Amino acid sequence: MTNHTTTPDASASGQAQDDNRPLVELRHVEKHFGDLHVLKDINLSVRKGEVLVVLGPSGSGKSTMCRTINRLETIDSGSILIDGTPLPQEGRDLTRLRAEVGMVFQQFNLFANKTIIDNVMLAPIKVRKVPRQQAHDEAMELLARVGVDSQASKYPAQLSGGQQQRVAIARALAMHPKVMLFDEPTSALDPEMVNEVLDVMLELASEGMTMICVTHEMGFARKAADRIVFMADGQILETGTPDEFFDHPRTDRAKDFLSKIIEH
Ligand SMILES: Nc1ncnc2c1ncn2[C@@H]1O[C@H](COP(=O)(O)OP(=O)(O)OP(=O)(O)O)[C@@H](O)[C@H]1O
Repeated sequence: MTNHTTTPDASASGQAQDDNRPLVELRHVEKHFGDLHVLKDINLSVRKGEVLVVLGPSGSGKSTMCRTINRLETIDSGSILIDGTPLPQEGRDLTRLRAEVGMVFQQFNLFANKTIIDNVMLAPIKVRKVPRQQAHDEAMELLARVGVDSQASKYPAQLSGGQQQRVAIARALAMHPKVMLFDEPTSALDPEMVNEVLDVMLELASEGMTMICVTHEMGFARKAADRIVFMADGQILETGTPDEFFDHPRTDRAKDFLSKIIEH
C-alpha cells in the first residue's frame, strides 16, 4: 500500500521523483499462443510500494501477463522494464531478474526432498552467494514472519497447503525481491487455509512491498489494492481504485464480471 506523503528533504533532493518512477513498466506488450491473441497492447506502470490487483474472467490473460514480467513467458513485441531496465533475454542476468521479481504460484512448487528451511536457504546460497549460516538465520526469520518457523525441519508433504504456500512466499522473499508477483496463490487451497495466506499478503502490502496480485479474492482486492486492473480478452479495460472499480465499473464487461461474482 503506497505511502503518499513526501518529506520536504526528499523533494529537495529529487528523491520524491525517484520514488514515483515506475518499478515495473509494460509498454505495448503483445503476446500470441499460436493463433490466440492473448495480450493486446498492454500498457501498465506499477510504482514502488504499490499493490496492484489484476482481476478478470477466466482466460482473459491475467496469468500470462504476470508470467511475462519475470520472463516465464516471452513477448512478441513491446517492452517490459524493471526499475528502468529492460528484461534480460538469457543467462546470468535472467537468474538475477528472477531473484528481483519474486513469484508465488497457485502450486507451491517446493522441493519435496528438501526440508522447509533448505527450501528457503537454497537460492540465497546459490544465487546471492550468502554464507550458509547467514542464509539459515535469514530463512528462520522469514519463516517466523510467515508463521511457520516451527515447521523448519519438516518436509513439504508434512505441511498443510496453507503452510506450504507461506513457505513459498518466504522462499521468494529470501531473494530480497524488488517486486512480488502472486498468480492465484490461494486457488489450490482448502477454504479454511485461504485467509492465512491472504493475511501474510496483507501484511506484506502494509509493509510497503510492491506487489502484483492475480486473484479471485475480492475481499483481499478491496482491502489491499492501491489500484485494480480489470482485464478481458487480453486487454486492460479498466484501471482504478478499488472503490472506483467495485462501486462504479465503467464497462459492460466489468459490470457483468462483478454481477457474476456477487451472484456467487
Ligand atoms: N502455454 C500456453 N499455450 C497455449 N495457450 C495458452 C498457454 N497459456 C495460456 N494459454 C491460453 O491463453 C489464454 C489466457 O490464459 P491465462 O492463463 O493468461 O488467463 P487467465 O486470465 O489467467 O485465466 P484464469 O483466471 O482461468 O487463470 C487462455 O485462453 C489460455 O488457454
